[in-house]
Amino acid sequence: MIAVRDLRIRLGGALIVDGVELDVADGEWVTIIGPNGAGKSTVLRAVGGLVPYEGSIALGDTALDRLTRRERARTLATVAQSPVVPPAMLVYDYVLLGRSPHIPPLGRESASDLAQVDEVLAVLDLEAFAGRRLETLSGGERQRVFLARALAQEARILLLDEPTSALDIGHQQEVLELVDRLRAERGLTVLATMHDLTTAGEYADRMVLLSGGRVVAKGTAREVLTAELLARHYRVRVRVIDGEHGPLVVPVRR
Ligand SMILES: Nc1ncnc2c1ncn2[C@@H]1O[C@H](COP(=O)(O)OP(=O)(O)OP(=O)(O)O)[C@@H](O)[C@H]1O
Repeated sequence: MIAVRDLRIRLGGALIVDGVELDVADGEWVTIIGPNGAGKSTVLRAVGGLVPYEGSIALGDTALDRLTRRERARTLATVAQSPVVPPAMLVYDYVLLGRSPHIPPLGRESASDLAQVDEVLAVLDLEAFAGRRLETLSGGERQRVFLARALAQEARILLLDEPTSALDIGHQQEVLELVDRLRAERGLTVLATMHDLTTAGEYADRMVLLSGGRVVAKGTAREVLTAELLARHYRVRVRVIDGEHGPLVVPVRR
């Protein structure tokens, strides 16, 4: 569903992403991990069509650069780390923006667009916030609204950049479980970045470890979350414990 070949991205004159190869199969969940500045968000932004790149990116059978903006928006939805929020916008209207790629140019939203927004708000437990201005929400509440907008878009590919960084552990689990359930129900393909390694490993089918703009390891959580790889690329001492749903990564004092 996503095929990235020899991806190179230059920003401010520096080579930030250097020869990345990445595949995500239809219905698969792949999470990119790596230290701060490794290039995770940049790779995700490239797949979302938001930064110029060299190399190739294909979504299904189509090269990303051959899709129009509208086609791209119907194919993939992005939850960015800190999206720009239009001032004074109500939660409901913001989530409704997710329906834009489905509304004909110069047309109005249909009853089914509104029903889709209602459903997403209900699923994410956001109905009580529908009439609130977005900037009055807490960081975690806002993050759920960003996810709601992406889900309202009904795209087959979901790009999640640190989707749970502002959430308490209860909402973290709720959101990830929800994405996982939707993946099963709607056949979503998920490409995410995450810092919490244990959680990342629990939900991903496969992981990619990025360091200095290059892929330095890829495979299952058990293959990637090893004390040795993490020590080398994060400069951290960790103990990796075999857990029920994958490795548990616990930092230990030096
Ligand atoms: N416009 C830019 N000009 C120059 N350098 C940039 C630009 N945008 C990003 N970078 C650099 O690219 C590198 C990769 O950034 P990116 O946001 O992709 O990293 P990341 O792995 O997502 O990091 P984090 O975990 O901190 O979110 C960083 O060193 C960043 O400073």
